[in-house]
Parts: sequence; C-alpha cells; structure tokens
Amino acid sequence: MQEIGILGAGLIGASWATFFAAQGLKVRIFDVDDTVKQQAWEQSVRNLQRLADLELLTREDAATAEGKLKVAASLAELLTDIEYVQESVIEDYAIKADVYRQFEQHAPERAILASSSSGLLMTRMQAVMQHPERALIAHPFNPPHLIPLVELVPGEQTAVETMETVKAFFLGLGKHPVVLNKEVPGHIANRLAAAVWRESLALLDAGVASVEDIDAALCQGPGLRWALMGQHLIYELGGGAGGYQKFIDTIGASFEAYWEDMECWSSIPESAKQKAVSGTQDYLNQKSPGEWAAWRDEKLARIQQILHEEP
Ligand SMILES: NC(=O)C1=CN([C@@H]2O[C@H](COP(=O)(O)OP(=O)(O)OC[C@H]3O[C@@H](n4cnc5c(N)ncnc54)[C@H](O)[C@@H]3O)[C@@H](O)[C@H]2O)C=CC1
Ligand SMILES: O=C(O)[C@@H](O)C(=O)[C@H](O)[C@@H](O)CO
Repeated sequence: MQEIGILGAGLIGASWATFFAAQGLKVRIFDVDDTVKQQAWEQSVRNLQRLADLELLTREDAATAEGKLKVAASLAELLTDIEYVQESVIEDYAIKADVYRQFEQHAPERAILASSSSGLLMTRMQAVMQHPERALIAHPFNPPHLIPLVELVPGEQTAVETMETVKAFFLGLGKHPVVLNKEVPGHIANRLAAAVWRESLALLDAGVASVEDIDAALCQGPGLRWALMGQHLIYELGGGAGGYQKFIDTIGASFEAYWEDMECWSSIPESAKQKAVSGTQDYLNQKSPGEWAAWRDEKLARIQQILHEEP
C-alpha cells in the first residue's frame, strides 16, 4: 500500500499523517472541517521537522515526506482509488456509522478501513457496511508518529486476510502491532491504563498523596520498566530463580490484600474529579500544554532511540 487516506484529521489523524508520510507513503488528508484539515497538514509539517530535529528523520527525508502530504478537497477525492484508510473521526458510534456509509459510497470495494477507535466495538461499527470484511480496529497510542503500539482488533465480520494484511503492513512500517483474538471495550492497553488511572484517582481521592507524587510513584518506578517489559515478564524476573511461579506463590499473595483494599469504581466520584483537575493545575504552572507535549515528544524520541539500539 503506497497511498493512505486520513479520514478525520484532528489530534490523532494529524499524527497518523505524520507517521505515514515519514515512512515514505503518500498521504491524503480529509476532515469535514476545512480549517482542521489544513491545520492537520501544517501540524504534520511541524511534526516532520521535529522528527528531524530529534534525529529520527534526516532533513532530506523530512522534506521528502512533506511533499507526500496532500489535503483532499472532498471525501470523494480522499477515497478514489485508495487502498487503505485510517479513520480517526470523533469517538461516537453514530458519527462513525455515518462515516462508514459514506466511505463505501466512494472507496474501492477492497479498500481497507482501519479505525483508530480507543474502545468502540468494530462488530457494531461494521454492521452498517456492505463489505464489513475489510474493516478493523487499528488503535494507536498518542502520538502515533512516536509511539509504536498499534492494537489490531477484528469485528465479527472482519476477514482473517484483512487482519493479516494490516499486521504485515504495520510491521513493515516499524510499528509494533498486537493482535486481539476478540474485542473487548478498551482493547488491551486502554484497559491496563484504565486500571492504573482508576487507582491513581482513588489514591488522590483518599488523600494518600498529591497528584505529582502519585504520578512520580508511577513514572519514576514501574513506569520506567514498562518502557521495556510488561507485568508478566517483570514478575517472572521478580521471582528470582523461582521465576513467575515463585513470585505468584510468595509476593503475589500480598497483591490479593491490595486488591481487597482497592476501589472497584465503575464511575469517577465527583470529589475525585475535582481533586484531579485542581491538582493537575500545578503542572500547568511549570509548562503550558504545548510545552509539555513538546517535552513528551522529545523524551519519547530519545527513549525510542535507546530501545531501537538493542534487539
Ligand atoms: N486523543 C487520543 O489520545 C486518542 C484518540 N484515539 C481515537 O482517535 C479518534 C479521534 O480522536 P481525536 O483525534 O482525539 O479526536 P479529535 O476531536 O481531535 O478529531 C476528530 C475529528 O473528526 C472530525 N470529524 C467528525 N466527523 C467527521 C466526518 N463525518 N468526516 C470526517 N471527519 C469528521 C472532526 O472534525 C475532528 O477534526 C477517536 O476514535 C479516538 O478514540 C485513539 C488513540 C488516542
Ligand atoms: O492513551 C492513548 O493515547 C490512547 O490509548 C487513547 O485511546 C486515548 O488516550 C484516549 O482515547 C483514551 O481512551
């Protein structure tokens, strides 16, 4: 696949445009909002220059990639003869269903439709399609031009061939696809993030520590290891010579006491919302959101450089 359609060019769509262009693919950008799609083009150009600043792209490759970016004047222009579309419209079933109906009016019959959806079920979204077999979830982590994970989730009508094609496509582009055998709300990564986020809120709500200390306890501790390993490998190593079984039989028992004490909220208490929003203001006294995002991207780039040095 040499040309990509970006359908929905907000925060994630613009980053996807950067990623695909940086990989040497032609990219057509479309959004219902003309201002947004132009801003997405401009943001992608800035992102490419940033990747060159971070030495993740040569200046020459960044310039070449910029030439790959094109704003589509209409949905028809986006979709004519396209092979692969990354959909990143608003996370709403009704909006996505309407987009999928329009998609099928213009796109070739075999064009693949990959949704960035954070947690909607593809089975429900593809139900409106004449050719649902070519639709799947390809969920990134923000920003996709810097974070390698992409979660591939089939709906009940997604063809095995579609999953295999998209997995090979992303592997060839240097992404790290993980394949879900069945769809669950939030896929994998957002469910893991949701578990950690809920406890981060619960600790704050209970007055155990401040926003900054709760965040520091995560990113200055387990978070560092999470850039390298997941919990299963971490605890295999945590069991020493006895491995994972030793860890489960000894330290694992302590976790059962933690779980007994931890909240099992299915909604966020108002008190927790208020403490989280007010506590996060301290960060904004240090940097603006844009400065935090630039700081994040530079650190993410340097972590990637280290991770790419070794197998
Ligand atoms: N924001 C994040 O951190 C992440 C978001 N996602 C997913 O990506 C998708 C987009 O999220 P964001 O980029 O954050 O949202 P966003 O609000 O920044 O962008 C959504 C864009 O969709 C456009 N849009 C709405 N209806 C449209 C239509 N009919 N045709 C074309 N464009 C249309 C809007 O104009 C808007 O620019 C969602 O499904 C979200 O779950 C996935 C990973 C991370
Ligand atoms: O955290 C991310 O970048 C992604 O996993 C997301 O999907 C967004 O954070 C947000 O949509 C949470 O679901």
